[in-house]
Amino acid sequence: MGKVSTAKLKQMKSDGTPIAMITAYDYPSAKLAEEAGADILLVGDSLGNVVLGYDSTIPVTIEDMIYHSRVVARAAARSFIVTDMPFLTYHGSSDAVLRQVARVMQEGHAHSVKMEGGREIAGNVETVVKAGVPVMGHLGLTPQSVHQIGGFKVQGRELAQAQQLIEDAKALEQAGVFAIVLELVTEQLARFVSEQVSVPTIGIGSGRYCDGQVLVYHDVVRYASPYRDKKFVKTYADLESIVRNGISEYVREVKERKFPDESHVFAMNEELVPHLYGTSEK
Ligand SMILES: Nc1nc(=O)c2c([nH]1)NC[C@@H]1CN(c3ccc(C(=O)N[C@@H](CCC(=O)O)C(=O)O)cc3)CN21
Ligand SMILES: CC(C)C(=O)C(=O)O
Ligand SMILES: [Mg+2]
Repeated sequence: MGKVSTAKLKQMKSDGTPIAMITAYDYPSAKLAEEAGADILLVGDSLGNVVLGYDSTIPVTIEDMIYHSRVVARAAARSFIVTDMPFLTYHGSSDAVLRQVARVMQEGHAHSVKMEGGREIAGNVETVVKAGVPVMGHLGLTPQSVHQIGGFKVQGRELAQAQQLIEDAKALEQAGVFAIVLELVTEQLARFVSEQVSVPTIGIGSGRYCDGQVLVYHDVVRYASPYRDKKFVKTYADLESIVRNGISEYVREVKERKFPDESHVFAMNEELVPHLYGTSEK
């Protein structure tokens, strides 16, 4: 399989080939996701929730994103890496935004960046795209605005809100995004937007008719995930019970002196052992 590019993703939309995206935050998760055939690895700021233990994505810093992005990039040979721009790093002047994007690309080794929002950030999106950096948009539930939205709620149930989202999607398309994440949007609206824009839509909790899907790694494999039982998540493996059982067994065997056994140990020549005791007695 060849390397994934923005051109290939656009081709996948026109061919009707679904795009599979999953988050990755470290080397083993990125390696396994790529080997499993994921097209896009998202270094999401959801890492704040799932690997850093915060209760939102707001405390996540650009340093956090660079650190995790760089680790994921080391594992990726084929997949396309999208790294989230964290809270309030893409709303200032063009110069300020370009400086932050440059860090994520140069120090974080990302292939592209993702930004939450519509019309209000379209100017900055255009600046970044014109500078040669692919930008992925993100509409619907935008977790960095959780305190303005008032919770992790489904978006686009009422007509007015739906129409706003359609305009935002068009504004992002105009600004040059290569794809748009639709998070927690009603299925009918996500379908309409997917038909109305030329760039691929990647849904999370947004139904069956998006051009691709994204889920959080820890939700997919049930590994200490805070949103594991939400309606939009499907769990494909239960790593938590595997890890818990494995570690309990290890702890028990240590306490019972069953581990290590003779198969795990290294020996010196038995003839030398008395000398060992001899020297310690002197
Ligand atoms: N592990 C993880 N998975 C995610 O999908 C995820 C994160 N973290 N962190 C950032 C955001 C937060 N996300 C969320 C969080 C909660 C709901 C949620 O509780 N939704 C309600 C909607 C109820 C309604 O409005 O009708 C639900 O009950 O599903 C949805 C998306 C998605 N993102
Ligand atoms: C849930 C996806 C779209 C995301 O933005 C993240 O993982 O941070
Ligand atoms: Mg995010």
